[in-house]
Amino acid sequence: MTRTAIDLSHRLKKLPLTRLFLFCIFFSIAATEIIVGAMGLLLKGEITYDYLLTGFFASLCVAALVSSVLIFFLNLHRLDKDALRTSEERWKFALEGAGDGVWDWNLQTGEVFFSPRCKEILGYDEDDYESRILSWESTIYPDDFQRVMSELQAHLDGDTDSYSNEHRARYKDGSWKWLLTRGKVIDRDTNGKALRMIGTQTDISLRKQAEEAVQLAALVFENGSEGMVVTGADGTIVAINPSFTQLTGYTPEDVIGKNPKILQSGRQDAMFYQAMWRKLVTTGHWEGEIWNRRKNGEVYAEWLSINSIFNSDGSVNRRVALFSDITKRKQSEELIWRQANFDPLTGLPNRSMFRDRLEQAVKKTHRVNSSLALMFIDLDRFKEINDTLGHEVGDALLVDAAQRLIHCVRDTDTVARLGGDEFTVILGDLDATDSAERIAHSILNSLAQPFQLGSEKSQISASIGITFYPKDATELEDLLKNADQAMYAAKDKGRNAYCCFTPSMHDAMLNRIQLTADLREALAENQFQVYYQPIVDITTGAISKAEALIRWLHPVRGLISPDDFIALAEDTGLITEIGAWVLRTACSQAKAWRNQGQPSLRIAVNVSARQFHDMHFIDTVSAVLIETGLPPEALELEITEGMMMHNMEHTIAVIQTLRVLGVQISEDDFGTGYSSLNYLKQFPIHTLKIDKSFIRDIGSDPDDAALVIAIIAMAKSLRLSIVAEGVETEQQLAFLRDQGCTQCQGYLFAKPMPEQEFGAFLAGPRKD
Ligand SMILES: Nc1nc2c(ncn2[C@@H]2O[C@@H]3COP(=O)(O)O[C@H]4[C@@H](O)[C@H](n5cnc6c(=O)[nH]c(N)nc65)O[C@@H]4COP(=O)(O)O[C@H]3[C@H]2O)c(=O)[nH]1
Repeated sequence: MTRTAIDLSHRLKKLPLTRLFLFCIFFSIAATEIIVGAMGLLLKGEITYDYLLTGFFASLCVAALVSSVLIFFLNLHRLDKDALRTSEERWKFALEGAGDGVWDWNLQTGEVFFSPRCKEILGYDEDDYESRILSWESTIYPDDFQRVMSELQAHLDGDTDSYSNEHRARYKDGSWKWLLTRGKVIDRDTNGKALRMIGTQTDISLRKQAEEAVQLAALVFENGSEGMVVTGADGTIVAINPSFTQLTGYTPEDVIGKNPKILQSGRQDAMFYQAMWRKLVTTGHWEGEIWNRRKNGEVYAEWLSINSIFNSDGSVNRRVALFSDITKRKQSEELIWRQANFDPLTGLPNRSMFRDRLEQAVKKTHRVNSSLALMFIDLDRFKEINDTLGHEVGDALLVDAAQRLIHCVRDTDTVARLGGDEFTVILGDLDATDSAERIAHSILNSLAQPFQLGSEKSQISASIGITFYPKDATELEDLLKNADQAMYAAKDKGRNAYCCFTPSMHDAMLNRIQLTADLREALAENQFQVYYQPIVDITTGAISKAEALIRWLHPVRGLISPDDFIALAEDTGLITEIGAWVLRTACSQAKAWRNQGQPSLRIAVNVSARQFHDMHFIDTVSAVLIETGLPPEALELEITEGMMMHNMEHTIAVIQTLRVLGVQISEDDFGTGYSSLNYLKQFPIHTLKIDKSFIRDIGSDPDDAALVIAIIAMAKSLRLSIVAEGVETEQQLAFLRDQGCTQCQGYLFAKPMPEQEFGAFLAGPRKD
C-alpha cells in the first residue's frame, strides 16, 4: 500500500511538466505562424500559399526545436530526480540498515515524516505513531525533556551547526530506552527561520548499558574495599587499585611491571603454588586463603579469588585477582578455636582437644603398629590448698603443675587438663611399658617438689593411673575408663603413687557399682549397726567416752568395714542420711547408758565432710539432741582436718554454732593432713585425736615419738584435751602416759563392739 501511494504521488508530479511541454509546442507553432504570416503581410501585402507553406514548415521546425530543447531539459530534470531518488533511497537504506530511523520535520506545518525504523525503535507500527512533532516530544523522559528542548531550540535558532542529543524515551510498553537523536536544519527562510529539519534517531540503549557497566566496573575498581590486581598473560602486574595499596602498602610505582610473587610470605610451600596454578590453568579460576606479606614486612591473611579473561582464541588475555584482608577474622577464628580447645588457665589442650589428640594418636599407633600410654593424673589434696589458700593460689599451683608435666614428657606427647586438678598425658610411640612408668616416676618426683605460691610454700602429691593401647584396650572409651580406674587404684594405694591398669581394676569398678546399688537399700533394709569403742581416761581408768563406729552387715558379703563404704556413701550423697541415722542411734544409746548408771558417759560420733557442710546439719544435730534427750555436752562430733580446711569460714561458723549449742568438737586423725598450728588456732575445737599411724611406731620410730610429744605439748598449750588412737601395747600406753596424754583408745582396752557387748563392758571390771 505504501509503495502504491508513493508511485501515484510521482505520476501526479509528472503532469504539470507534460502540460508545460504541450503548451510550449503549441505556443511556438502559433508564434511561428503569426511571425511568418506577419512577414507575408509586410513583404507582399497578403498572405500567400507560399507563406502559409513556409510558415507551416517554419512552425514545424520551431516546434521541433522547442520540443527537442524541452525534451532535453525534461530528461535532464528526470535524470536529476531519479538520481536524487536513488541517493535518497541509498541514504535511507544505509541509515535504516544501520538501525537508525530517519525523520523529516516540516516546521511550518508541524508534520514530521518518521521512517518505519524510527517508529520501530520505540515499539510502534507504521500506523500507530502520528506524524506530528508532538508524537516525538511526548515520548521524552521527563527529566531529560528540558535539556532536549533547549538544545533543539539552540539549533533551530542557528546557535549550533547541528543537533545531537542523547536522552531517554518511552518505549511503547512503558519502559525507557536511550536514544541518540541527530538532525540539521536544511531550509531556512530569508530571516533565518528554520523551515525544515531532517535527522536520524538511533537506539543506543545497549551502548548505554555497556557504558554504565564499564563505569560501574571502574567505580568498583577505584573504590572497592577489596584489593585488585590485574596481570597480563605472563603474570606481570598491569594495574592495581587504591585498596591494593591500602592493604599491602605497595603503590602502583612499586608493583606495576613486577610479578605478584613480591607479596609472598613464604608461609605456603611450592606445592601450594603448583596446585594453585594447575587449577588456574585448567579452570581459569582459583580462590582460597593465602598468607602474604605487606611492604612493611607484616604477614597477613587474605581471601584471594583469581579469574582469567580469555582472548577469542582461548589464550589468556588478563588475570584479575581480588582479595580481602581476613587477618582479623582469622585471629577471631583462632581465638574461638583456642577457647573451644584449650584450657585458658594453663594453656593446655582441654577435654575436647585431648579426645581429638587421643583419637589421632590411637590411629597413628595402629598404623605404625606401635603402642601408646594414657595417663590420668589427679593432684592429691589440691582441694584443700584451693580452699585454704584461695583460688588464686590454687590457680597458680595448677599453672606451675602444668609446666612441670610438660617438662616431664617429649614435645610430641600431649599433656591436657580435663578440668579441676585432673590432667592427662598421652605418650605416643612407646618402645616399652616401663618407659611410661619411668615418666610416671619423674612426674611424681617433679610434683612432689615444693610449690612457691607467692609468699606461701606448698607441697602436693599426685595419683597417676596408666593404661596402654593396644595391650589393655583398643577402644577410646575403654582406654579412658581404664586410666580412670588405675588412677583410683593409685589413690587407694595411699596417694603419691602410680598404678598401671589391670583387669582386676575393672572388677573393682564393677564391684563399686554393685556396692553403690546395695548401699542405697541398706538403710531401708536395716543392714547398718553401730559398734562402740571405749575411750579411756588413763589417769582414772574410767571410760570417759564411747566412739560410735558404723558397720554394714551385708546380706551376702557379711560385715563390711566403714573404710570400704563411707567414701562411696560420700560420693553418692547417701552419707547425709546414713550419718543422721548413726547420730540418732548413738545419741539414743548413750542416753540409755547414762540412764543405766553411766551418767557422765559421752558419745563421740564421726561426721563426714559432706554431712558437715550440709545446710541442714545443725538442725539435724539439734533435733536429735531434743529427740533423744541427750545433753549437748555429752555429744562430741569428730571432724577431720581435711574437712576443716574445706571452706574454712563456713567450717568455723558451724563449729561456733555447735559450741553455742554445747556440743563438743574433736579433730580426728590429727597429723595426717595439712597440720598447721596456725590453722588449728583458728578452729574453736575441744579435743585433738592423734592418728593411730603415729602411735603405732612410737616405740621404734624416734620421729613419730618426737611428733607425738610435740602434738601433746601443743595441745596442752592450746588447752585442748588429747586422745591417742590405736593404742595396742603397754609400751605405747606408758609412753603416752609419760608425755602427759590423759585419754587413750585402742585394742589394748577394747575393740569396737556391738551395743550389748559394750553395755556389758561398761558394767564389767577394766584395766587402767
Ligand atoms: N589397727 C587399729 N585400729 C584401731 C585401734 N583402735 C581403733 N581402731 C580403729 O580405728 C578407727 C578409728 O576410727 P576413725 O579414726 O574415726 O576412722 C573411722 C572413721 O573415719 C570412719 N567411720 C566409722 N564410722 C563412721 C560413721 O559413722 N560415720 C563416718 N562419717 N565415718 C565413720 O571409718 C573409719 C574406720 O573405722 P573402723 O574401721 O571402725 O576403725 C576404727 C577403729 O576400729 C587399734 O588399736 N588398732
